[in-house]
Amino acid sequence: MSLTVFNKYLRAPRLERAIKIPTVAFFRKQLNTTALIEFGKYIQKVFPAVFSTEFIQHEVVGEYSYLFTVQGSDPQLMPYMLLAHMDVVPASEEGWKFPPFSAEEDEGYIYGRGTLDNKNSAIGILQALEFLLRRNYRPRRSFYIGIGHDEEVSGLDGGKQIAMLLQARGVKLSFLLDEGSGILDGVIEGIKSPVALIAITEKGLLTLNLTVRSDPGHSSAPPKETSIGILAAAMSRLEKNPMPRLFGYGPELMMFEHLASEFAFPLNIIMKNLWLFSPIVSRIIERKPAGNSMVRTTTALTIFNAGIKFNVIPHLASAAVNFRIHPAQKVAEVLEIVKDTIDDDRVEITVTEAFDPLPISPWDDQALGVQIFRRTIMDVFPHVSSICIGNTDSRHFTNLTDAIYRFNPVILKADDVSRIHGWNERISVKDYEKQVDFLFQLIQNCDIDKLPKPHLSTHEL
Ligand SMILES: CCCCCCCC/C=C\CCCCCCCC(=O)NCC(=O)O
Ligand SMILES: [Zn+2]
Ligand SMILES: [Zn+2]
Repeated sequence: MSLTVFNKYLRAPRLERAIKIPTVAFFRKQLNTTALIEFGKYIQKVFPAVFSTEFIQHEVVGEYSYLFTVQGSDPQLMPYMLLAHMDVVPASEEGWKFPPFSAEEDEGYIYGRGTLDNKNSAIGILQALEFLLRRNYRPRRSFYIGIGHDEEVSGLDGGKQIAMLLQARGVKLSFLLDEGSGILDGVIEGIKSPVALIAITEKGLLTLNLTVRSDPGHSSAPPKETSIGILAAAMSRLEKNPMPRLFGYGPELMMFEHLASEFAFPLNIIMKNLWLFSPIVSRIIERKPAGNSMVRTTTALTIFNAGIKFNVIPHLASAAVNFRIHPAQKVAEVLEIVKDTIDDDRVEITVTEAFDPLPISPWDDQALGVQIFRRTIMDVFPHVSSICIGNTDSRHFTNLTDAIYRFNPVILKADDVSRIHGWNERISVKDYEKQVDFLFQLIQNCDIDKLPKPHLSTHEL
């Protein structure tokens, strides 16, 4: 039964009010804690059944994150986990059609920071559960819900603490579902119909701090090179020399091969024979930012600091570069390439944060998570395994399960990917309701004794 058919009370207003709470995270210890506390109070108020049902335990972890343990009636069934986060990246009003914390509704879309990343999941999960509880649903299979408060600043105090707590309790999960991918509509050149990408891995990360020191002095008698000039040149070299193309060496190979039949002739033939054509295909895909992120380790210059006054030559210039590492590469290799590219000893390089690409989750008919998705998502959309191009809290849970999936059933059109962390982030009311519906179905599907064998069609790639 579809939730949206009969239920009015579980619509988008609960998300809209959550968007208005500015739970912004700047750096690890720079969070809007007042907003985080307000968010906690808000969910308690609007999801009373979740917080008062006797078979659900709720705990606050790391001061602001939430862990819910939903005790199923059958302890023999291995539990699963749904993960989301309440924090958002900063947003200034400039560039937005509506203020980023206004949750303004326009032409069927709710605008605001967090509508896609990731209050749609945090509120959506609780909304689906609240509704099930109000219908006196008691799950058979136990599950956990984690709502982190610092995912945007690495999740060490929220998501990771939840994972460590569960690990200390000896919990093992049959699968975990987090944010990180969606239904792409018109994003992949050559495919006209929407395609659901379920990310079975996520890219690694390397953030470097680059520093150049030089003698300070009067701007009227400048040296030939300043700290700013030296650093800017190094940054520019990194931007002008992208990391090598690795298309075809990671799980994106399987993704495109499986998608082959969705392309029109002659692209379908080309995609079926990537062993031969991947060099040319990767050159086409890399032309757009989202495609480029599938082809290689990406290089993003994100912070630049130098100078305090127009007539003083600064002593120090510093900058940050953020790499997202393709599954076929490792941190050490990226670091070597960076050093070779900069090739200037005056640029001091320090590692701020680094981890390798995440393990690849099972993608076969035996895996419970895969069976559940196939049943829950869509006979309507083709779905394939993919790579999460960003990072998620789920990476802290690798000791609890090898089956980590990243997916929201939200349609992303060509200009939507850049709204995430950018201007005019938005979700359609219809998509939000679809997401709640998806979670409502998923929780119930996890309780089915024997899931029917998936029927073979191009929709089950
Ligand atoms: C050939 C085209 C393939 C395009 C694939 C693009 C898929 C885009 C789908 C979803 C958007 C990416 C969401 C990533 C979620 C990241 C969550 C986040 O912000 N975490 C923090 C961080 O990464 O810094
Ligand atoms: Zn996120
Ligand atoms: Zn984010």
